[in-house]
Amino acid sequence: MSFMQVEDLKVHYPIRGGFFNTVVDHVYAVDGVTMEFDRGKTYGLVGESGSGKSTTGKAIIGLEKITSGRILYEGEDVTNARRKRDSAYNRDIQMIFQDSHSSMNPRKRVLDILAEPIRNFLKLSPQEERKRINELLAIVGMSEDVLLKYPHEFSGGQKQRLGIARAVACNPKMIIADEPVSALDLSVQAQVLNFMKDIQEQYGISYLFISHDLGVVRHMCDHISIMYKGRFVETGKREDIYTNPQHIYTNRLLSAIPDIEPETRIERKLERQQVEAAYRQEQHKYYDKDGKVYPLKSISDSHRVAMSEDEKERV
Ligand SMILES: Nc1ncnc2c1ncn2[C@@H]1O[C@H](COP(=O)(O)OP(=O)(O)OP(=O)(O)O)[C@@H](O)[C@H]1O
Repeated sequence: MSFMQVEDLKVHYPIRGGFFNTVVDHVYAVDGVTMEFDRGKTYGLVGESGSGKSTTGKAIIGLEKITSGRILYEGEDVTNARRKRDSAYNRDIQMIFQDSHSSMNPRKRVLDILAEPIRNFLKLSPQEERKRINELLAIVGMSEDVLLKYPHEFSGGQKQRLGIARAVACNPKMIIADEPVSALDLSVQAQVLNFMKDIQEQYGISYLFISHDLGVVRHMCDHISIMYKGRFVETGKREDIYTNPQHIYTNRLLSAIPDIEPETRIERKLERQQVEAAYRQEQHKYYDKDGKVYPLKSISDSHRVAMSEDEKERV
């Protein structure tokens, strides 16, 4: 039984223009996303830049206003509560970002950065608070020596560890990880990812793992949703997505994974070219989740699915 459901989530940004600065159109950043989450599992959200992944994550956690849709957490509608600072939802659902540096106040020491969520949600005594901070440092493999340092004194991988320590401070049920390792060197990426997996095993945390990198997602995720122009074009278990992709866009993403096997490189290049050619023919079309086809008005009009009835008639 899933502990959290996202139902038909939409985030549309108004585009203003003209002499009176009126709303002339919308960016359909997220346009009808539905998901559900089980305990201790990792859900991947994959798609190219601008497909709406980060907006989905931020809308779920309450950093973006939702145009329509619902979020249910442990049976309760938290769509509005998620914007209240001290709600249980805000304690239980945390987020880590690609750029952990800018998500930390550069003028605060590690001690205060880690204490902040504890002060907001757990209301411990000063001794208990300090004990919890030391526990958090131990969880992410750091010593107490770092407590009086500032964020700029750490490497990218260390900062991401601190970001994770802050996220797990109040025993969250889910962490939304938005490109958590994209800014790190490959060797550090592997360390942080494995370390995220260890924490998951220890504390039963679920992840919503946002990435454009299908290689990383394969390593991390149990379920994967492929996002394209604000919607999911395909959702499935990891094995199904990688071995039997149904949507041409998924195929295109998969064929773009860099090939490390020299023997299959040429074969893969030809395959990639075929998929690219097919994709070029397909990119004026939009497939909804039931496989129904709609024409896209133009490529630049990328978030709009043709809406008018007579256009739908013509398809
Ligand atoms: N505040 C905003 N106002 C208007 N449009 C926005 C705003 N934030 C995001 N968008 C647009 O919404 C779309 C989805 O953006 P989003 O950042 O969610 O994509 P993404 O898949 O996470 O891409 P990336 O991997 O590059 O971060 C993009 O077209 C983006 O330009």
